[in-house]
Amino acid sequence: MPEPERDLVVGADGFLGCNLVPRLQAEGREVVGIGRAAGDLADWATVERLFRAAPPVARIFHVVTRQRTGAVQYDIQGELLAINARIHLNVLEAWRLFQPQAKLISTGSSCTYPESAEPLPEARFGQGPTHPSVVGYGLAKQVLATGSAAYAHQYGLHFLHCVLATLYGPHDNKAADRSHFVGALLDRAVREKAAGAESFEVWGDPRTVREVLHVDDQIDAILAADRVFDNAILNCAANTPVTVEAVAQAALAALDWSVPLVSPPGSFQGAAYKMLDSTRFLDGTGWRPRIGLEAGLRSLVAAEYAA
Ligand SMILES: C[C@H]1O[C@H](OP(=O)(O)OP(=O)(O)OC[C@H]2O[C@@H](n3cnc4c(=O)[nH]c(N)nc43)[C@H](O)[C@@H]2O)[C@@H](O)[C@@H](O)C1=O
Repeated sequence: MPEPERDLVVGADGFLGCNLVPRLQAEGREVVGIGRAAGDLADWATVERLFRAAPPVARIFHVVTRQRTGAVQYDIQGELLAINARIHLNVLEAWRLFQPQAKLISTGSSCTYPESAEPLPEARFGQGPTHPSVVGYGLAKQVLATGSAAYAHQYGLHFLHCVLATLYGPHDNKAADRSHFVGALLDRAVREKAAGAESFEVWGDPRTVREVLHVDDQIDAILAADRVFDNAILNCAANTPVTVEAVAQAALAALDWSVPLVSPPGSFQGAAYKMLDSTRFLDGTGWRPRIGLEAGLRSLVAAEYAA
């Protein structure tokens, strides 16, 4: 049977999905989208109904996640585990029952790895305790990643679990507790600049290290990984660490706003160092990011904050 030129995107109206759907369509793919209006994906009857109704697809992009950023994360780890694990298990079961020909491409997070002062290769996946701010969220992502491998092994399916950088770009949620930290920080800077602030607060330790990618680069990376890798849990970032201070400076530069950075004591602090070792992916695909941080933030400001 010829492979359908059609993909299913679960989470089509989320941050990643909003950017992924037009990208797939631009490549000539037909896209079937499941978004928030389709119902509660933590409910099996809903997921069963949606997958039963979908036509056969070549790939399922599962990009749904329930997440918070900032201090609230510490308080709701049970909730984040319960909701996310149910969603992921439902998608796995619906995949094998209704779309077994499809490759399940899901997205993961560096939060799934143990805390480490070194970049984390895939061999460290699930090998130790996660940071306290992401215990439940990270465990649910492990259910998805290791669960995909278990389903693929038992039922002869194909999957790829892509572990991503921290993303920024258009359509990110702007609420301070729901955006990724780059979008949250930029949004705060926009409002504080408009209010005439004379300094800008960077929460936590400014030397905190992350890897950040523009969502368009990250989508390119996922699609490049799909062309080369099968049945793998794969780090899909760029081996480019950046400090939170440097992100804040790039945000101020993108706003043409020159004020000193200050670090309020006691503000939210996540893991001190979070870096993936994406060497396997980079060597295997030759992929490299195209969008520099300041340029990416400038284009985001133009897209979402132009007067
Ligand atoms: C993709 C990934 O995204 C998230 O993980 P993360 O990116 O590592 O982000 P974080 O919440 O650990 O924040 C990074 C650092 O940034 C500092 N920081 C400065 N200024 C602001 C600020 O304005 N807002 C926030 N939220 N943080 C700030 C803050 O002190 C912290 O140390 C999770 O949702 C995680 O579960 C996940 O999957």
